[in-house]
Amino acid sequence: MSSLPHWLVAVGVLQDKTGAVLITQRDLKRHQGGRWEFPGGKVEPGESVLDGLARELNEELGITIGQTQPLIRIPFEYPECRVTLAVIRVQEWQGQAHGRENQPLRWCPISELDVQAFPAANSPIITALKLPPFYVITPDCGSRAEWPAWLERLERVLANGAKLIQLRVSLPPSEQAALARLALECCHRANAELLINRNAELAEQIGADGVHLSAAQLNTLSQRPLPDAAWVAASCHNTDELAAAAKLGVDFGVLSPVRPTSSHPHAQPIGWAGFGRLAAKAPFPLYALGGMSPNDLASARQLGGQGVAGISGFG
Ligand SMILES: Nc1nc2c([nH]c(=O)n2[C@H]2C[C@H](O)[C@@H](COP(=O)(O)OP(=O)(O)OP(=O)(O)O)O2)c(=O)[nH]1
Ligand SMILES: [Mg+2]
Repeated sequence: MSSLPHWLVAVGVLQDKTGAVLITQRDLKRHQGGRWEFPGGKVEPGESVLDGLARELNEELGITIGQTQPLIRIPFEYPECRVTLAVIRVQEWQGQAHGRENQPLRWCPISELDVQAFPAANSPIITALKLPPFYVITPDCGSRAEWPAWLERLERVLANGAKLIQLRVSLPPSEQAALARLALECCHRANAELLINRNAELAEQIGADGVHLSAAQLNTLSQRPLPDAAWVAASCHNTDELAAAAKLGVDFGVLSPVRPTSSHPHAQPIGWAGFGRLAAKAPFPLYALGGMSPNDLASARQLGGQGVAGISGFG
């Protein structure tokens, strides 16, 4: 156990009508001085995270917060202290947000949030803001005769608004590459991103948006298989796999099975309580998987999850 001081920090994410996020600049003289941050501060003894957030946002921005939703919880160790950032979306507030402590303030479009300008603990917040609520996994696909129906189903899922897709098919390599190219075209036409299950080389070769690693691959890799600009995601089932994924520097993960599923009948479900407990320890956004439907989004988000992942019911 580290002897460094530990702070629980309530952090607020406010978005305007265009989706731009409120960021403020930290005073030069303070920890992480000069960096941009999401407004908030240390939760005081006896305070809940929401009480702390309400007090900090009133002190720093002069607003009164209304409805909120957890975004992500991030444990992080700086050389001089440990922090747990409890990051909360503030969906409603009263008053005009202004720099009450004369701190510079701006509304920044998500696409312009530059990881470098923030404290190191913040990159998962930026990832969480970029990732959509649903992560759709493709069903398996067989011979070429089945491809048109499979692609039609993908088109339906995309027409329904899916923005992040994982290609998971067990085909011979050349067939997989051919189907992956077709799937990628569909996804990009719909302004959606495609990750390739397990195969970073194929992802790179066809210009896909990332790779989705299996839990088994986490222990065989010593570094991220793709550069920072591409997504690297991973399947996790327990604390050890989450730790291995964090060590590798994945962008996000999928935790399963939350509920029993017919695809893995012998796996012990972790339930929503297990999901919430593990999500709070993972320093990256996590989707809930296993018996999920889009209707489960609110449960996943309430527990600080990014959203839900699944094969059926999303298109
Ligand atoms: N508010 C905020 N703090 C962050 C972010 N990222 C990050 O690593 N931190 C760290 C920096 C600090 O070590 C700690 C937050 O403390 P703070 O300085 O804002 O606390 P505070 O508002 O209560 O200020 P103070 O009274 O202690 O001066 O968390 C972020 O996005 N927002
Ligand atoms: Mg503060």
